[in-house]
Formats: sequence, structure tokens, C-alpha cells
Amino acid sequence: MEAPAGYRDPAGRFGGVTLPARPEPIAFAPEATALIVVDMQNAYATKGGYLDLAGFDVSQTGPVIGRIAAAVAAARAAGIVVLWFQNGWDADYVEAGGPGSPNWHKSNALKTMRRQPGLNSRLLTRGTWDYDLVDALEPQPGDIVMGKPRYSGFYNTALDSTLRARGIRTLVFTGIATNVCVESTLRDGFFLEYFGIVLADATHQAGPPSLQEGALLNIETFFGWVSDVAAFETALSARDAIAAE
Ligand SMILES: C/C(=C/NC(N)=O)C(=O)O
Repeated sequence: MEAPAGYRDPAGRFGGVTLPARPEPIAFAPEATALIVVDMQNAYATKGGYLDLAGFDVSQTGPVIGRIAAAVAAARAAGIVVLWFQNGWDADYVEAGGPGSPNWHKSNALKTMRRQPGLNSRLLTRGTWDYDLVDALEPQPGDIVMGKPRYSGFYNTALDSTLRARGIRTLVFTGIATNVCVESTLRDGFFLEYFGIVLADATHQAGPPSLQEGALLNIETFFGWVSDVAAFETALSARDAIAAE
């Protein structure tokens, strides 16, 4: 196996887990790692939610939900903190920004509600079914649940301070959408010196499959590492087997 990339402590030591990934393996320490579950809300993963109503295909999200559940279970067993994001705004959309905000012009949720006023106050709105996480994924005590008002989880949230306070340096990403909130958060994390890994089969794009491919290629080429859930589970259990010896 190629020499790993990854965060080293001040003494130059890699963390105890080496994950096969593209473009090369990456090492991390579970205690300095967070699993980030991006926006697994009905809005993004369920028929009748925002993406579906806005005309995006959500028919393939079922297996992604199952693989996220597996990644979350493996992370919890390894002592990796799990952080769940929920994307959206207050019922009056003050946090979404008005016409003076590019978000007001680009958000397909806001555009869909303007086009179909019957949907007003229903899409990505706190307190609604659309905003809720899908039933199959449930945060547990000890997990962190955080709202976010824009695509990047670092923007106008307590994410950076929360991670820094726990000494976290590596972020493992799952969720929807690969090409929007996952990529935005991973990129902002890169600028803040976090190592970002995407578990590709625990993510799904908003738009055609070419956007999934493009986002993953962009990430592995410029911003981070790309692996999958089975490799994540195996790497964590190999570490546990060594620890038990
Ligand atoms: C398209 C979209 C993506 N969100 C995300 N969670 O990646 C949106 O919020 O409009």
C-alpha cells in the first residue's frame, strides 16, 4: 500500500487507522475524527420532499440511507463523534436572505415555493416533515445535531469551534448532496486545515450522475480523499483487532 496521507500529531505520528482511498490511503485517529452526516432530511432523500418536488431524481437514495446507517454504526463503535446537519431556515425565511441574497435567487427550494405558493412554509422549513431527518436515521445521545442556513456547514454555524474544542482534524463525509453541501463543507474544511474524506457510496448527488462523478473527481484531485463504507468499516475493525491483541 502507498504511504498514507493524513493528519500527524506534533510528534509526527499518524493516527491508528489507515483507510484505502483515492488518490492514496489516508490515516486518521478515531478520537480526532468526526463522521459528518450531511442533510439526510426528507427534503433530500424522500419522495415528496423538496428535491423531488423541484424535479430532481431521488429514486436511488434508499441504498445510500442504509450505507450511512452502517457508517454511523461503525463510527460510533470506534468512538468517532457523529455530527448530523440539517439544512434550512425559520418559517419566515429571514435566515434564507431576501432578494439581496444570492441564496434567494439560487436556492431551488425557495424558487420552487415562489413558483408554487401552495408549498410555502413547507420546504426546508424548521418544524416541518421536509426538514426532519429521514426515519431510518436517528441521532443518539452523544451525537451532535446542528442546523445550517447555507450549503457549507461552516458558514454561520458553530461547526469549526465545536470541532476545534474536541481536537478533531479529520472529517469523514456522508449525505446529500455530494455536489452541493457535501462538497461545499469539505472545501471550507480544507481551507480551515481539516482533512476531508468522502465515503462515496454513502452520498448522492442533486442532479444527473455526471455531477456525482465530477464532484468526487474534483474532491480527490484537489480537496480531499474518496473511499467507501466497506473500506471504512474494515479499516476500523482492523484497528480494533490489533488493539485487542
Ligand atoms: C440543491 C441543494 C442541496 N443541498 C444539499 N444538502 O446539498 C439545496 O439545498 O438546494
